[in-house]
Amino acid sequence: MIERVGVVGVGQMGSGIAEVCARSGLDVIVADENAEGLKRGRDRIAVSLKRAVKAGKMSEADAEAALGRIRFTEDLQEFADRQLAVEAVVEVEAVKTAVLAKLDLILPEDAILASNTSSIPIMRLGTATARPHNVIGVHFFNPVPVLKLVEVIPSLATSEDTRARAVAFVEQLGKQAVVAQDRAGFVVNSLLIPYLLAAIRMAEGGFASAEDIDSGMVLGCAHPMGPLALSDLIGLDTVKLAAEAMYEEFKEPLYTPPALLLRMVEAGRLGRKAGRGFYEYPSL
Ligand SMILES: NC(=O)c1ccc[n+]([C@@H]2O[C@H](COP(=O)([O-])OP(=O)(O)OC[C@H]3O[C@@H](n4cnc5c(N)ncnc54)[C@H](O)[C@@H]3O)[C@@H](O)[C@H]2O)c1
Repeated sequence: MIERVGVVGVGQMGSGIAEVCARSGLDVIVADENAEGLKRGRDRIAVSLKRAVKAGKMSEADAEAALGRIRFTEDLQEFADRQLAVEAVVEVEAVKTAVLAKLDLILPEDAILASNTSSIPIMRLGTATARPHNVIGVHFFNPVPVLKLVEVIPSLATSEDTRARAVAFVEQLGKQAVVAQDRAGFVVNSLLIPYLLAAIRMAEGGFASAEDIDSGMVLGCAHPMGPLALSDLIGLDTVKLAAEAMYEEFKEPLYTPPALLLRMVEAGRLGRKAGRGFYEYPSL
């Protein structure tokens, strides 16, 4: 049973992962690059917990207790007693391997090093450490407090024990695990990313407006949101990086990021988190 968890990177995903861990009663330490990142993450968690209280999903006292179970730090040395750490830093292989290599030196020998990567092969992340048998993909979905699925991705080197402990951890959080092979994109993004890119190409070519493309999938296929709104929610930089990682793996044209996506990322129109993507989010 996991009781002490560390989360590195408290952006959209890391804050959600920290929140669900704390809501499940775990002791959580969260690290980010700097004080500013930590403050943003703490605010994001506080807002999300407030939303849960408002929606009647938890009491105010439980929300306060959950926030009280999370400690924020810039010093990874504080992870020395963690049984499991999840990295949720930017989708850049060199950044992730650097973080995992550091965690490897700090966490107890049998601790699990998990990655929330959307698309980078776990084997490559595992070889950045001296414990590839304890490295595994634990891929949450956005928004983490809402979506039930977690993909668990063992690499060729991951031990059966690590895989079983990772699945048990996911279940401890009240989520459902799907085990996927270690291929860029795993199950969900292998299907989702080409779909999002196709919608972006459609908007780029003037085939239909963003609103009409999204309405098509919401009203015609009962999706909770359309592909462009979903790209904004995920973050266009993350969509681009995931597509590039999948293109690198398979060399299939359907994974190439369209020029419009590249230009929007260059312009900083990253979606919801930046206040602007395919749509505008003035209140953020
Ligand atoms: N956004 C999604 O919908 C989604 C879904 C599933 C998985 N993911 C994956 O989760 C990871 C994080 O994505 P996100 O959307 O939360 O990104 P984000 O940009 O919101 O957050 C990244 C965080 O990592 C921090 N960071 C960067 N370098 C760091 C370092 N060296 N040490 C500590 N912290 C560092 C940043 O300050 C930031 O707070 C990526 O691997 C992404 O592919 C994203």
